[in-house]
Amino acid sequence: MSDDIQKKIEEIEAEMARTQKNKATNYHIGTLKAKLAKLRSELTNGPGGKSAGSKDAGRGFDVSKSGDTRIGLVGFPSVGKSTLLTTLTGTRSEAAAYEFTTLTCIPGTMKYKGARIQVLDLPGIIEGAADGRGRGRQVISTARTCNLILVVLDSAKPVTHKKIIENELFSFGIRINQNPPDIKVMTKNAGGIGYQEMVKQTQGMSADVARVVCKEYKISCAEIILREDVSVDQFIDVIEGNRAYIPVLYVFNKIDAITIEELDILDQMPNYVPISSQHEWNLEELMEEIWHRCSMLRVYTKPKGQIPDYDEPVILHAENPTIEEFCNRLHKSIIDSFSHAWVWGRSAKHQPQRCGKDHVLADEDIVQICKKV
Ligand SMILES: Nc1nc2c(ncn2[C@@H]2O[C@H](COP(=O)(O)OP(=O)(O)OP(=O)(O)O)[C@@H](O)[C@H]2O)c(=O)[nH]1
Ligand SMILES: [K+]
Ligand SMILES: [Mg+2]
Repeated sequence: MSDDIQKKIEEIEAEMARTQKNKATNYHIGTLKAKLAKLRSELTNGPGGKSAGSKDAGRGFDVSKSGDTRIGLVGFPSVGKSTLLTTLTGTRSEAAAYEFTTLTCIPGTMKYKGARIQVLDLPGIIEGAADGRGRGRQVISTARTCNLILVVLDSAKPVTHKKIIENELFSFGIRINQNPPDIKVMTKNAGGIGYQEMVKQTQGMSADVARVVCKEYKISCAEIILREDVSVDQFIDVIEGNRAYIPVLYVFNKIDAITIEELDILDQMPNYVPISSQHEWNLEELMEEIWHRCSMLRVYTKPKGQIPDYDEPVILHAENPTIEEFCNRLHKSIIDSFSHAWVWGRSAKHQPQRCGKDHVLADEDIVQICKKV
């Protein structure tokens, strides 16, 4: 079954390669891309998006979330993921020179800047993981639940390994280091396909392409609004609707095993950190980069008449760092008796500023909550 799909995918890819890209063929390419996306999701999820084949297809390891954020270690076998877990968190995960030492998901917790970061060690994956090889599906399904993925690579191995891992994540609907595209698609009961561009489209999108993609997905009535310049692939991602947009950091491990010249070449890469887990080289930079990409804020509480508690910050996520969220983190009932807050720090216009519950906080702000009397 999956061989059939794989063959169809290859046929379409070959046809796309043959088709010259210009205004006249955009429409045709749109159809091909939609067909391709549908086949890919069939390959990973089974027909109709349901899990097919093995029992755990599409399901991750059963490890409950804990701490302020979750990061996952993904990579080929024996690149040093378990060694890294042990170094970062102190939780021992078996490490050895043979491949597939780790067979399940091992969670650990790393404390940094007052935040508790859950780190997941995962089994190694190989090419073809997303369509069912080894424990690949379980690994990548678990990676989908992470706020940050560390793609761990062996510095002494070919850089092509990076691309292979990226492809596996991509096939499973993970979009790395991308924001969700600003596209609205509202399906309706009648009226055909409405299409609006708020921004000029320069990457192949047009009303015709939107219609042909919708047709492929059997959407006959919808209102489509493009609020930024997007690619046809990004549009298809929104139509498919199950994409996970996750930041990735490339961790090149075992730099003790390469030369300075080789290290210089790796150094050109964006989003990359060179380390040696074994020798504990450059771990401080790695933690700083992790912190930076997890987009977390530290907010200190200040009880009235006392100095702030700098040891136990409240950790907020950058998507919603409001005073209300801060209160909820302390205790669910606080917001009911909330009157106002005094805020010191970068978000305050003057020190302190009197703020309501919707005020947006900044990293290292200090907050004093005042209750209704
Ligand atoms: N030279 C060197 N060897 C390392 C480093 N980190 C790990 N290793 C070695 O690489 C081998 C594999 O390490 P593991 O931590 O088991 O690798 P893994 O990625 O967890 O492997 P699987 O669980 O099999 O996927 C072991 O022999 C480690 O001692 C490093 O920084 N430098
Ligand atoms: K190993
Ligand atoms: Mg391991």
